[in-house]
Amino acid sequence: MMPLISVDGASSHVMLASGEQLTILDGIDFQVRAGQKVAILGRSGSGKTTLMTLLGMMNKPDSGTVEIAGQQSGQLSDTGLSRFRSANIGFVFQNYSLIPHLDVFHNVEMPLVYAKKFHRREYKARVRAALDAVGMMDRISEMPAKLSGGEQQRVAIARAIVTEPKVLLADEPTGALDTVTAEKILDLLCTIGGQEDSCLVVVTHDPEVARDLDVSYELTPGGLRPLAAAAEVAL
Ligand SMILES: Nc1ncnc2c1ncn2[C@@H]1O[C@H](COP(=O)(O)OP(=O)(O)OP(=O)(O)O)[C@@H](O)[C@H]1O
Repeated sequence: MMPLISVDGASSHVMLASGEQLTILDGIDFQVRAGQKVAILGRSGSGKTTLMTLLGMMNKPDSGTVEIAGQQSGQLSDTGLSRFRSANIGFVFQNYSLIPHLDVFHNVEMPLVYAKKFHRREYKARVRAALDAVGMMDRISEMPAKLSGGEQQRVAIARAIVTEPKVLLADEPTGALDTVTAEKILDLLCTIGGQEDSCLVVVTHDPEVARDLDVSYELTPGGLRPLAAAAEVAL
C-alpha cells in the first residue's frame, strides 16, 4: 500500500543576512504508512519545526520531494497547497492557537469552512462529533480564555480532526502542560490519531512522549535516524 507520507531527499535552507546559506534539513528520507503513529525526536534547533512545515505543506522543500496522500507539495501552487492542507492535514501546536474571539464551536468549525470537503449542513454534527471525541461537548459555547491549558488543547485536537484528515501533525503538543495533563492529552492523540487510513506524527524533544508511539526517529545534523526502541532514547 502507498505510504501516506513519503519524504525523499528533502532539504531546506535559509539565506542569512550575511549572505551565507544555512542548511536546516539535509536530504531527509522518511515514510509513514496508514495506521502508524510516529515520533520525531530532536534537540532544540535540530530542525523539527522546519520538518513539520514541510510535512504540513506550509513550505516546499528546496530540493527533494514531500508527498502526502499521493500529492507532491512541489507540484501545487500556493492556493493549491492551502486547499490540499485544509482538506488533508490536521495540526496541533504547543500553544493551542485557538482564535480568542471565537467560541469553541466556531473555532472547531473553522477548518470545515476552509476545507470545503463537506456540505454546510453537516458542519454542526461534525463539530459536535469532534468535540465529543475529546470530551469537550459540554463547553461548546465557551470562549477559549475560560478554558484551562489542557481543555484548550482538547479543543485544538477537535479542530485538527474535524475534517477527518489523512495526516495529523502535532508539534510539541504537550510542551505547555503539566505532566498529568500532558499524559492525558497524549493518550487522546494516540486514541484519535493513526487509525486505519490516517497517521499521526508527533514532533517533540521529550523522549517520554515517544514511548507511547509506534515508531521513533531522531532528527540529527546527519539526517533522520530510526530509533530501535523509544525507551532507549536519552536526549
Ligand atoms: N528563517 C531563519 N533564519 C535563520 N535561521 C533559521 C531560520 N529558521 C530556522 N532557523 C534555524 O534553523 C534551526 C532549526 O530550526 P527549527 O525551528 O526547525 O528547530 P527545532 O528543532 O524546531 O527547534 P526547537 O525545538 O527549539 O523549536 C535553528 O537553529 C534555527 O535557529
